[in-house]
Amino acid sequence: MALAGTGVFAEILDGEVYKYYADGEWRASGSGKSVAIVNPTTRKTQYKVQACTQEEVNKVMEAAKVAQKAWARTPLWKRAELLHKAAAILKEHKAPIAECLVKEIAKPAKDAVTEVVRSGDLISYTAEEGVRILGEGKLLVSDSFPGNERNKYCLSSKIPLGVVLAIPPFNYPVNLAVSKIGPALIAGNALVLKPPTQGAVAALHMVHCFHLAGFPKGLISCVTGKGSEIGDFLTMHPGVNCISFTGGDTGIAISKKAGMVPLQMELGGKDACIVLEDADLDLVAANIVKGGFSYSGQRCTAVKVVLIMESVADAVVQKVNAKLAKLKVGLPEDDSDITPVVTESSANFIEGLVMDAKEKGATFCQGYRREGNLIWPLLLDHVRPDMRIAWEEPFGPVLPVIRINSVEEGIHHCNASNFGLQGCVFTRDINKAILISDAMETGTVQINSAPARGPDHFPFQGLKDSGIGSQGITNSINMMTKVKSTVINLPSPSYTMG
Ligand SMILES: NC(=O)C1=CN([C@@H]2O[C@H](COP(=O)(O)OP(=O)(O)OC[C@H]3O[C@@H](n4cnc5c(N)ncnc54)[C@H](OP(=O)(O)O)[C@@H]3O)[C@@H](O)[C@H]2O)C=CC1
Ligand SMILES: O=C(O)[C@H](O)COP(=O)(O)O
Repeated sequence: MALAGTGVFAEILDGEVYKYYADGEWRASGSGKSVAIVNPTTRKTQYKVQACTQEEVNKVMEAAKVAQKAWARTPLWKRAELLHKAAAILKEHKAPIAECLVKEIAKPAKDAVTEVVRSGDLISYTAEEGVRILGEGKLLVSDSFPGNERNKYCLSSKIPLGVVLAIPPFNYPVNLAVSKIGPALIAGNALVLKPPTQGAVAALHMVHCFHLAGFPKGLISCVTGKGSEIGDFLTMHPGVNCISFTGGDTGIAISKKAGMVPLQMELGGKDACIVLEDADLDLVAANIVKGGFSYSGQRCTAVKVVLIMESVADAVVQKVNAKLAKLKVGLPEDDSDITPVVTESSANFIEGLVMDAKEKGATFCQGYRREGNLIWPLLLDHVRPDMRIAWEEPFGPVLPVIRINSVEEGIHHCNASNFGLQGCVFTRDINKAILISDAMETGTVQINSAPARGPDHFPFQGLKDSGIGSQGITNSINMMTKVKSTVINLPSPSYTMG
């Protein structure tokens, strides 16, 4: 049953091209051009979106600036109320949005629904958290600093930044969009979204849920087009007051070009899974499979290298192989575990890493198999540091195992990476786990579980090339605000007597 672009969503479609959203309206671009979205499974054009022009981006920025001023004067409880309404509408329409995720990014059917529901929950939590943390300010008194009497009261509170530009990646086009939209809006900002091309139609449906909730005109906009074509124009636009980006190395380039605006960057990762001799090996195997292969490894938090003590390596490799043999490989519509990777170039890149490992002598635990963009799950054992896959992220269902002889060796490999997103350690010894966690140069370390961003209110951050700043609902709200102070200067010191 085709639901996308029908019913309440019919107005977002212009013939066969989805419209972009500006000034509270769905519009066709004056460019007369569109961008094709290729279904990763069929490798045929599934949808088309508008190729917005620079002039249209300029208009969106102007409208956002005007709308933001009025929005900042809207009471916090009202902003929260609208966000709750958008969350409910989004969840109500989870089916058509999930359908887009299946067709555009080959997300397994059940995971696609989960992404939409999780996004609704994220918006509601953001509304509640915003009411709590933005409703509080600080009072400072001057006599705590040497040489001062108590004659100055400093009142500080959080104010919006202005216009936030949100750029999410293909793998969570809805969830990683609302993780930026929600915090920006509750904090009183306007929001311009540039969705990933693969995933843009799911994102447009999500934006329509905000439209249906009744947000003011111009406050939220969504401009579509290839990142390589309108990306620089957007990120260097003088109307932008903050950029929240999730994706790959593009983020490093953006951070070099962006002006003096706060940046939130969540970039790639090479999350290591360190396995000690005393670990629960069944738990390890289950987490390697879930962590390494869910959504075919296309998660920044996927386990991307296993660093395992030699003495338990054979046992774990055997258990992992047994589980991989049971994974369903096929269509996202059938809710397969392993589905086609997002693009042909992505599949080619993964294949390049596999062939490099083959030439250099890695042990293939399964035969390498690929049909179109579909790559069968593959565990590569006895991987050595001279192989590309020891360091590069495949963003696909291929996982290298490096056997280690000491914990220090594992930590050394983890820290030698230019990435530092998450990592995990498996051991029954909590004291060792804490020491290893402290030694790992990553934004988060999971003890006895695979890396994961959620729950969405947990802090989420990468060190080194994995990012700037921290996400997670509370951190994102704080990041999208500035502190403003008003100082009351008394004519003479005043001390309370009570
Ligand atoms: N740390 C994290 O939370 C996550 C990290 N990632 C990382 O992202 C990579 C894969 O995701 P992918 O979506 O391909 O990443 P990209 O960096 O290629 O794209 C991310 C977003 O940036 C846009 N974009 C592309 N070029 C520009 C530009 N010049 N200026 C502004 N925006 C631009 C893309 O649009 P368009 O699609 O139109 O090109 C897309 O919306 C992997 O390296 C992965 O590790 C992915 C998810 C989460
Ligand atoms: O974009 C990603 O890949 C993530 O931010 C990871 O999210 P997850 O851990 O919830 O899959």
